Amino acid sequence: MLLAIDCGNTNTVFSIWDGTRFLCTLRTSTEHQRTADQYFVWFKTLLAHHGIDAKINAVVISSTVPRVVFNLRVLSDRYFNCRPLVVGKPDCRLPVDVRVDAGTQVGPDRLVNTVAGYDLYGGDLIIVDFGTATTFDVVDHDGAYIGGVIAPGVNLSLQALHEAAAALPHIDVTKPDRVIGTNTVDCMQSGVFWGYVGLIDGICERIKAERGRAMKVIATGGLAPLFQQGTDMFDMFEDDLTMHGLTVIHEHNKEG
Ligand SMILES: Nc1ncnc2c1ncn2[C@@H]1O[C@H](COP(=O)(O)OP(=O)(O)O)[C@@H](O)[C@H]1O
Ligand SMILES: CC(C)(COP(=O)(O)O)[C@@H](O)C(=O)NCCC(=O)O
Ligand SMILES: [K+]
Repeated sequence: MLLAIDCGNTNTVFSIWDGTRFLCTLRTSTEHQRTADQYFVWFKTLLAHHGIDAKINAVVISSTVPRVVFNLRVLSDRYFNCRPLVVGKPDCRLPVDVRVDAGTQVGPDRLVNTVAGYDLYGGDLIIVDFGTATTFDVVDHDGAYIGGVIAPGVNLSLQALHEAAAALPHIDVTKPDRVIGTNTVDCMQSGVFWGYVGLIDGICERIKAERGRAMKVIATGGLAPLFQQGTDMFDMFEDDLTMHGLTVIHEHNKEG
């Protein structure tokens, strides 16, 4: 079975793929200090809790945090007796081209999203991923990653507002009923929610205009369903887009 690991700047997700479906998905915070032994205790405990007996014999990793990869490599080697495939490393082949400025290190999550989007929906895509940062990945007609947009993530924006302004509390993002807030929290929620809706609509419109062609927009990431309530820009919502891309990349590299 395949263990697919998607490590973002905030959370690290482990999913077990049996070749047909994901048996379970486990989430932990991203910390580069976490050792291979710590990962394994956490992993084993939760698998036992869910009653899953998984024989892992392959590992594929996408990490936006380079420092965590070392301990994940040790985990693969020590506990699963295999060498992990790490997206973005020279020995990991991708089924799509990457057409960006020479020397650019594209976030592996964005490459994986591109592969997944192209596999599921073909080319001419905009993939919006709500993570620590909100990324817009642009996929050409032939599946190539051709660049995109990086915007501050929703929670990062709220955190920055709270940290920079003494009178603004820490709040969670929700959809306010009205645009005009009549108290501090409602005003902040409106700024972030409707501001973000404007950002999503504006950036997708401008990408489409710049490309001069019809494009499908796929949304992914935990906050995507919330923003779907404020915009009709998303054609599809995919919860497991990155995980799906990791399985496609694993298959592609098996094929020799
Ligand atoms: N369903 C959700 N509802 C509310 N906040 C969420 C949800 N999913 C993720 N978040 C928040 O969004 C931010 C980004 O999380 P995540 O998508 O795991 O980012 P990354 O992939 O960059 O690690 C975090 O602050 C997380 O707490
Ligand atoms: C833009 C990102 C920080 C998003 O990461 P995430 O929100 O998933 O943690 C990551 O894709 C990254 O570090 N990219 C490198 C620069 C680039 O993609 O061009
Ligand atoms: K992201």
